[in-house]
Amino acid sequence: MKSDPPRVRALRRQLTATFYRKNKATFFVTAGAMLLLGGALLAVAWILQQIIDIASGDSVAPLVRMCWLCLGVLVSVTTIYVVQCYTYPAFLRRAMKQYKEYAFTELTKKSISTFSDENTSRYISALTNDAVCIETNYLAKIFTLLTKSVSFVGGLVMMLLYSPLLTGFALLLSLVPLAVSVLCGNRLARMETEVSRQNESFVAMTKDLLSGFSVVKSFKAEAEVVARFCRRNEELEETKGRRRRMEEVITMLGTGAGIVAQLGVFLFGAYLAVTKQGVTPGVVIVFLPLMSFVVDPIGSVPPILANRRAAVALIDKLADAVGKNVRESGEQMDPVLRDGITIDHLTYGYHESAPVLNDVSVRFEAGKSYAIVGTSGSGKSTLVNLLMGSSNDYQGSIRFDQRELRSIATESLYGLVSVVQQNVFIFDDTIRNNITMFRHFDEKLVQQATEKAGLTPLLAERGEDYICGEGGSGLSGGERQRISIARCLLRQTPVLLIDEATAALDAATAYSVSAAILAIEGLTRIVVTHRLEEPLLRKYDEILVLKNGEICERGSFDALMARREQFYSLFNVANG
Ligand SMILES: Nc1ncnc2c1ncn2[C@@H]1O[C@H](COP(=O)(O)OP(=O)(O)OP(=O)(O)O)[C@@H](O)[C@H]1O
Repeated sequence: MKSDPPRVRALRRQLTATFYRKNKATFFVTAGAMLLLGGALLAVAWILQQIIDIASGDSVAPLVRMCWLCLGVLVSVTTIYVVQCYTYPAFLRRAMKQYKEYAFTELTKKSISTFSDENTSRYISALTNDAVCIETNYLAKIFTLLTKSVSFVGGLVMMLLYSPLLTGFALLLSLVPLAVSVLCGNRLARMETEVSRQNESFVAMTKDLLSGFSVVKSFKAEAEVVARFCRRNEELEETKGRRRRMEEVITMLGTGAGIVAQLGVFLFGAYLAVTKQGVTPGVVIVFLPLMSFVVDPIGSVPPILANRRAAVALIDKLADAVGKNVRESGEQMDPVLRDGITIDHLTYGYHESAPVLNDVSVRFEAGKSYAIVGTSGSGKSTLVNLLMGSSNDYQGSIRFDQRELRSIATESLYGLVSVVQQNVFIFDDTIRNNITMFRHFDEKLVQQATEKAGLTPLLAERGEDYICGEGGSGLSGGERQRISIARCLLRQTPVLLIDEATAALDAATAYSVSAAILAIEGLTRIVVTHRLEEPLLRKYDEILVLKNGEICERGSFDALMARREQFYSLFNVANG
């Protein structure tokens, strides 16, 4: 049996529960309306039988009674339809809105590290295509099943009352195709999951190809890219085609069974009427609609149930994806660093056989500034990422004050540490919203942060309501980086990690932004930098030099220069 983490199991239940939260009234009214409609159809069948048998007699009086009954049924059906016109769309709208909102909210509970290891296309597909499938095949079909159940049960009861012999004959005819349809249903569920998987990978590929549009054009790789697109598109459509074919087969079996049963029953009914075995012409004729009430569900309910199972599989798939890789518990920590960060014998590698950091031990005291320098690939970013909780799979320990990083709840960690990275993400929104991340901050704090990040000239020129464009396309690389620095400064976390944040800035701006950050009182700064400028390097309390994942040197600028080893040569190469 599949064993899932309790969180995933709870999520499955929660996701299904979101359909009905504050939505029960609309659900029950719609369900009630559907049940009444089913009942109305049975009433129409009974009226039909009565009219035919009245027609075989010689009195007009019962026909008048039938006219009133017909009118009553008509008024009732119209009223039910009017109610249903409002409640049915209202139920689906709220159910799907809540389902997607809940899934997205749960998704945001993931840590940066676990989310970055996942493929975002899975979520795009789950919240778009899969959601449509769930709406159509799971939610809407609840009501279809209700209507069909009422007409099936009601139709069967009426048939038994009319003629048990004829009814038994009809049921016998319908049994074999029913079994075949149910068996095919499992196959259909597996196919639906496969379609969703293929769709996910199709979305991932399309997103990737479109993101790299300019690279494709400049390298004249259009033909190759189109070929890749076509290949994946064909695979997806083939899988969908196989699924459609299976659906058709199931429907065909159901319909075939319906036709055989209807004709057989009609002929047998006529025989019973002719041989005067308690069946009237009205009963024979009304057996036709009643048969369709009974036989139609036999043919159509198995595919509906199979589609529902397939849609449930999609809900499970989303719950799996959202519920996995979330640090479930962890200690809460005040957003204060009292002593510092202590790293002891830290060894870490992306693959077991090749450690990227090797037995690193270092202490970052609270309120001090540290520069990390080293050749490309020496492990600087990896160290910064681990401090941001990118992985728990390290050996040794990383402690914030006395708390081991693995035991700290992620949201608590993000209250303590913020990071400015090389790759900045800018939302297609105003500069202000990109700095504040859509939250409210005191005006003075915003001003201080923008000033320190060197954003004042940009704000004076464009205004804080300037729309940055998709991915920040309306800004230069340096402007984007300054926004991300202001964003971090505004959060006022006690620890600031900076990974090559000034790489895209011109020398003068880089200097003033770095100097402003280094002048902030009480902030613990760990700055990865390739800018080896003496005036800046002198401002750090300590410089750490990484080489092949090990700290090979550490000390003040003067001390390291005096050693004339790794740092000395890095500095001289950088300063030509
Ligand atoms: N996600 C990853 N998966 C596998 N290997 C990785 C990953 N990220 C980094 N590495 C590898 O780990 C090593 C250290 O990379 P890291 O980015 O920490 O170095 P760095 O010192 O920051 O380099 P740079 O100065 O070029 O940014 C490199 O060999 C790199 O290829």
